[in-house]
Amino acid sequence: MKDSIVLYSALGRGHLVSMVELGKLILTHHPSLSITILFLTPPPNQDTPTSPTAFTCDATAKYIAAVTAATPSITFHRIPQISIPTVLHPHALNFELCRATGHHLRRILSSISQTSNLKAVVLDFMNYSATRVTNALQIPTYFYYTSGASTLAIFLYQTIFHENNTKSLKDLNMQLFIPGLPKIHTDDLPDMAKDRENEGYKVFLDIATCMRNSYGIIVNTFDASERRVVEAFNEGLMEGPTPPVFCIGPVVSAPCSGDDNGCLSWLDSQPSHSVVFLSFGSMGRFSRTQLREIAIGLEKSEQRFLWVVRSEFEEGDSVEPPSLDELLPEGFLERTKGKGMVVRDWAPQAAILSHDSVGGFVTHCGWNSVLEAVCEGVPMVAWPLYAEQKLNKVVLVEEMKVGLAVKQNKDGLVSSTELDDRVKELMDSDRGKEIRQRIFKMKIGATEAMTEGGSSVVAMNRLVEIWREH
Ligand SMILES: O=c1ccn([C@@H]2O[C@H](COP(=O)(O)OP(=O)(O)O[C@H]3O[C@H](CO)[C@@H](O)[C@H](O)[C@H]3O)[C@@H](O)[C@H]2O)c(=O)[nH]1
Repeated sequence: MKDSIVLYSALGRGHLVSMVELGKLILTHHPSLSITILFLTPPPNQDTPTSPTAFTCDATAKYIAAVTAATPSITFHRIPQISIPTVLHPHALNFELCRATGHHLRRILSSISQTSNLKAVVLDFMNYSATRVTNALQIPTYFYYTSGASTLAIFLYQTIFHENNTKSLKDLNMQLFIPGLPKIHTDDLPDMAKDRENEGYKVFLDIATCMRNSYGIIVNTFDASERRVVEAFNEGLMEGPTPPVFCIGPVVSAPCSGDDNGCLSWLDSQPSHSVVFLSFGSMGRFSRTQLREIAIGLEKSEQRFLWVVRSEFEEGDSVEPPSLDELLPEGFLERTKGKGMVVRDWAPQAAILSHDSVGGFVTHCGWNSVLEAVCEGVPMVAWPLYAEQKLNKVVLVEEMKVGLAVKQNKDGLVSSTELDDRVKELMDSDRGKEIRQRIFKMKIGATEAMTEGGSSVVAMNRLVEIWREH
């Protein structure tokens, strides 16, 4: 019988893509393993305007068909759809779905165990409750953490902060000290982690505990990008039970071809390294006030730009989203025609970052965006929005030193002057040049990590060796 590994993805395209990329990477180095990817199906009654269930299922089915055609050694297995009586926030929905389908998971894993040597299950951290099943079946369980090693350390330290304090961290207004990291201010923690009253706090703590008690954590990063914290993990300097950490990245999906709104041909007409690209992940949206500040700042900076605009839904909006003319200052599109390009909602980011004309990236600090920029040697302006992004900003700016931070006011607004200053500093100053040189070196480090003998390949081989011995 073949040795097999099960990867269990959370709900949502981004999570599924991450697991697929991990599966492909494992198979590249160890083609004799058999990989099964399990994924959750959204319940029928949870439609939202941005992700109707039918659309999500359809798009997922197409994606799976494409992966299966290209990589037949990856098998997909859908956890059957169930109904959830109330409409839940996407994260809560994932937790509930995973919990409520434990019996299906048990049946599927038992069946896989009958036809192969099931060596390990790798969980997306959102699927932490699956440990109840995997532990009961005594299957070695690992986690795949799709952000960096620094935020992983902070995540795990959640259990220590909880034990050492009786108050919420948000009320303590203090610096936190974690081996291998710059000082982290409590303000920079995600709300779920710093507020004991937050609904997600307990879940966050449970996830940290499950990860600590797992057989190992696979991290999408590479040693040279977060050297100090990776060493702290490897040298056992972290407080509390800490499983081995395997840094196997950077795992980024290849730029895909297809409709690009004309971005790439526009970039072809721009000088080398001259364009600032602004994009804020799969969910980043801005108010009209913020969009106007960005527009004014870009115009003042006199830099070339390519900007992915996504607006917040505001009271009084009709179902049709407002036009760019409604969202941006009067005459902006006309005045910046030669120098700038604005696209709505989505652009092929990976292809854009790899284009020679792009010289800077204003990012929300989502970890995939950070890694894509590192792999292409594009320096960043860090503008975090939510989740663990404020922490990524600290890591990017103070530890990796490959980005500049924008200052946000108390409401999170970034003024036009601030954006103008940071963009100019990045594109046209000695500090910007230093950052560019540093990220260029890091790009080389990323390539080395992923080639034979490189740190990430060594980590992957070590992991597979452990799996085979289980
Ligand atoms: O117009 C766009 C916008 C995004 N992307 C792609 O979408 C992905 C976005 O990923 P990421 O930068 O990680 O942002 P999020 O989608 O916001 O990611 C979530 O997951 C990340 C990894 O765990 C976390 O670091 C983030 O905080 C969390 O919001 C990247 O591959 C981008 O190339 C595009 O191709 N075009």
